[in-house]
Amino acid sequence: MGLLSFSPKTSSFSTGLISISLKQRRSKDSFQVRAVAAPSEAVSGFDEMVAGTQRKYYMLGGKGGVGKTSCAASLAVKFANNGHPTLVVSTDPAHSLSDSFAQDLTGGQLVPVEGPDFPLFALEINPEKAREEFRNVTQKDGGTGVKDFMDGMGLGMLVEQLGELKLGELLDTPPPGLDEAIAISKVIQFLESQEYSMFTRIVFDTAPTGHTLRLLSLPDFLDASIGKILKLREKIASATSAIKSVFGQEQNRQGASDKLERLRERMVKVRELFRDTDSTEFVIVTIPTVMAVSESSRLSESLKKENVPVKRLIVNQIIPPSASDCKFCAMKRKDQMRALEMIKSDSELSSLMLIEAPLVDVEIRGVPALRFMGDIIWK
Ligand SMILES: Nc1ncnc2c1ncn2[C@@H]1O[C@H](COP(=O)(O)OP(=O)(O)OP(=O)(O)O)[C@@H](O)[C@H]1O
Repeated sequence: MGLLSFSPKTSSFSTGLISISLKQRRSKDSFQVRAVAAPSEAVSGFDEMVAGTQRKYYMLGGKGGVGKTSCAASLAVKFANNGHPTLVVSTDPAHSLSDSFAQDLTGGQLVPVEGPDFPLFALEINPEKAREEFRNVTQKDGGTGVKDFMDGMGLGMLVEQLGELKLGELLDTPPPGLDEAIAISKVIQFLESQEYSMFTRIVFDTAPTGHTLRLLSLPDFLDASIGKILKLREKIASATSAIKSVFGQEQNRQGASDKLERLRERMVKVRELFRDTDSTEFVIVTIPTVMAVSESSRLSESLKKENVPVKRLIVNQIIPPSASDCKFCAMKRKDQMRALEMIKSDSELSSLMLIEAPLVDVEIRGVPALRFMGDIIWK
C-alpha cells in the first residue's frame, strides 16, 4: 500500500505510485492520499499531444456527467505545466469550469487560472450574451428586419423565400447546439485578436452529446441561412435602388452586411476547425455503462461521418478491483468490465485509443487535484 502526499506549500502531489482508491486526510497545512491499488496503465499518447508549438485544439465531449469538465480541465493544467500557454474554454451552457478549478472564472472574459507553472487562462462563454449579439446582427440585417422591410416595400414575392430561413424561429426557440455554435464562433472571433495569439493549446469543454451532434450540422445550416439572407439583401438592393436614396441608409446597411458576412465567415471557420486533422481532435469521454458506451458509439459514428478527427476515448470512473470484501463494489466492477468488453468489440469504438481513468474517492476540484488526475490520464 503506497502513500501519496500533497503539500499546499509546493502545490503538488509527490510523484511515485498513482492511486485508484483514495483516502484523504486533511490537516492544517497538508493532506495525504492513501493508495490502495495500482491502476491499469493508461496510455494516452500525451507526448504526441504536447509536441510542437503549432496551435492545437482539443474538444472534449460526451454524455452528461461522465467527467468531461474534469478531463478537459486536467488536460489544460497538464499542457500548461508542460510549457504551453493554454486556454480552456467552456461552451457548455451549464458551465462547470469554475467549480472544477474552484476559482471564479465567470464573466465571459479571459480569466487567469492560479496554480499551473505556465499561463493558463479560462473562458466561460456566456451563451445568452453571444446569442443576443447574434440576434442583433441577424435581425438588424436579415431576420425580421428584412421581413419588415420587404413587407413595407411590397416585395411580397421574396417573403416566401425568407420563410425558408426560419431564422427568427431559430432564435426564439434555439435548438440544442445553437448556443454551442455561436459560442465557438465567438471563440474564433476572439482568436483572431492579438490578445489570444499567445495560446498554443486550446481545450474546449463542450456540452453533452446531443448538443454536439446538432452543433456539427449547424455551421452548415447557419452558413446557408446567412448566405440566403445576404442574397436576399442583394436582390432587395438592386430591385429598390431608388429606395436607398429615400432612406439614406446605405452606409448603415452596408456596415450591417459586412458584419453578417463576417459572421458567415466565422461559421465557415467553425466548420473547418472541426475537420482539420492537423490541428484539431475531438476526444470522447465516457463511463463504463452500457448506456454511456452506446451513446459514445453513436457519437463516434456521427463525428466520423462529419469528418471530425477522433482518436481517443477516455473511459472514466472505472472502479478498481475490490481490495475489501465489498459485494456492491465487486458487482459494480463486474458490470463495468462488461461495458469495457463492449467497447473492445464495438465497431466504432474499438479502433480508438482507449484511456482508462479510475474512479477516485475524492472530488476532483482545484488545480492540485486536477494536476493529480491529469497525471493519471494524460501520459
Ligand atoms: N474519475 C473520477 N473520479 C471521481 N470523481 C470524478 C471522476 N471524474 C469526474 N468526477 C466527478 O464527477 C462529477 C462530474 O464531473 P464533471 O463535471 O467533470 O462531468 P461533466 O461530464 O463535465 O458533467 P456535465 O455534463 O454536467 O457538465 C464531478 O463532481 C467530478 O469531480
